[in-house]
Amino acid sequence: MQLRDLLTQATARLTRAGVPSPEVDARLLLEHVLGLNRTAFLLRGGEEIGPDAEARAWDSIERRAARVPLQHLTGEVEWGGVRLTSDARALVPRPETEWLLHLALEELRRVEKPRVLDVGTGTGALALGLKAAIPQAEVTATDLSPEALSLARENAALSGLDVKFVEGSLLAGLSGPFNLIVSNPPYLPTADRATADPEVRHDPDLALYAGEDGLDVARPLVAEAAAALVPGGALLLELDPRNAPTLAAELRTAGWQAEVRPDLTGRERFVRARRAGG
Ligand SMILES: C[S@@+](CC[C@H](N)C(=O)[O-])C[C@H]1O[C@@H](n2cnc3c(N)ncnc32)[C@H](O)[C@@H]1O
Repeated sequence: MQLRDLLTQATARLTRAGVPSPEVDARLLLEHVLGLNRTAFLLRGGEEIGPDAEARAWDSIERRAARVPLQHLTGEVEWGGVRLTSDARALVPRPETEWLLHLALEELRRVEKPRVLDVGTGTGALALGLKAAIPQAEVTATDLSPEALSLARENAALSGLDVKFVEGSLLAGLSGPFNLIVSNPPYLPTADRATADPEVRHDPDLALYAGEDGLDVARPLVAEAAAALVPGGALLLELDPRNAPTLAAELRTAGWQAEVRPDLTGRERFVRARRAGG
């Protein structure tokens, strides 16, 4: 079969399965399985591919049709300027979280040798993105999940970035002080599990759900962060647009200066907080 016919059939299969971007996913999977970069793929569209390669391609397409995340099938994701391995051990890093990285970098612009903590690092995305952008930063990353941390350590080794990883809940055992604490904690109300997209079911529950209003992890994180920031240091959180304003209001009541910042689609997704007087 010619490569372009295979692409047409694969796209049709993913369309029938309800995959949100069937053509892009089909092309990326075929490129991955056949070991072709984009240019080679376009140049060789009219070439015949052998039965073995076709069988491997269909195996991958069928798994995507069963709604296994694309990133688990290609095994990687380009995120925040870093190439990360992605698999079932940790949440697939999301594009919206790249804006949290942007806010973190903006926050650290004027700090010469910042000390930064990423709480709930998952694949290591935020910690590694920060370290890649600010090589002189001292970056620490924690996670409660040993599986996630093993993946984060592999990603650090792959990218040659020096981040300190610590297994534990929130800031356990870490006193700082940090110039910035950044976190994309689990923040979905647990009831959301019933309506989650099929791909999201491949992310660990520990990475997603945080009690009735989704703030069961963020609230204790805020309480622990207060004592671990340098004067004027900032806490930056990604939350659900349904609960970010709630947490910002609670922070203000607790004596922080806190504001909600929008994501690129204008949704109230991020909270930036500083101890009042800092
Ligand atoms: C939404 S994921 C974010 C992963 C990564 N930072 C990212 O943005 O792609 C949340 C992470 O927090 C971790 N986590 C959940 N509860 C935690 C806790 N109490 N202490 C530390 N990490 C926790 C999960 O294991 C998961 O890796």
